[in-house]
Amino acid sequence: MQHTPRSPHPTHSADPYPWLLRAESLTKTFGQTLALSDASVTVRPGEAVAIMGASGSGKSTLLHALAGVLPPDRGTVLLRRPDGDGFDDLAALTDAERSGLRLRRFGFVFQQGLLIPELTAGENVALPLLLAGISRHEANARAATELHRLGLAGLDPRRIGQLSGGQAQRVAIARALAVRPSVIFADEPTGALDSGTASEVLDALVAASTGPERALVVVTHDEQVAARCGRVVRLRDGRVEEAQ
Ligand SMILES: Nc1ncnc2c1ncn2[C@@H]1O[C@H](COP(=O)(O)OP(=O)(O)OP(=O)(O)O)[C@@H](O)[C@H]1O
Repeated sequence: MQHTPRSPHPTHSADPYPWLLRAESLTKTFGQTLALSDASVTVRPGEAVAIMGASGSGKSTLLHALAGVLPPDRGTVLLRRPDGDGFDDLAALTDAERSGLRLRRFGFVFQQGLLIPELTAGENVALPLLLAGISRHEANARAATELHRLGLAGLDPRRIGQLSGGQAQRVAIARALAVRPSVIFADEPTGALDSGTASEVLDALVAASTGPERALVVVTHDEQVAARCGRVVRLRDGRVEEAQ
């Protein structure tokens, strides 16, 4: 899965700053709807980036394109390799390679945690690790570590229905982090929580998702969420209106 990028890439060598994820000139249409229009975003290691904009402005489409879930009609998405040696062009990968890359390099947190209610908190966090081929013993140990990091020490054996909304969303964050991803993508991650709980969960998400080799990209309508992020990308009718 080590691909030689289409070379020479025009902006890769020109940018003096390190970056982790870069989308260039993304365009996506659904029938007559132009969901993304020439949208470019750069995500650097250690930063939290909020994507904001009115309903229908293209936020989810941008998130899905950045995450390699939705292929754009035009434009490229580049992800720097973990060793810092070059990058992967998501469009140049096969579907299987892209799925593998998503499993290893990306974590996802949604408004509703999409946890499996029949499983315990620990089993939910361990699941993506098992899917990635990690042994059950190691997966359980890493799940316990992540739950501890998210302030849920000892709650591994609880089923999801035995947790509060905020605790369940922390389990979803722990699950996203368990694979030690490079980028966490979050779509309205605190939208279903009351404001006090939302604030605590958001602090935990930002703290755990940003680091020297990691970044957070969060779609939100909530200015308070955006205020906790280092940078805001505002979309209007599929265009990046303002990138601070
Ligand atoms: N699968 C699809 N089929 C058809 N149109 C779509 C599809 N997905 C998105 N769109 C359209 O593309 C535009 C952008 O949608 P998108 O979901 O990215 O916006 P959004 O900013 O995330 O909106 P919201 O805040 O309401 O979730 C909208 O006009 C939407 O109706």
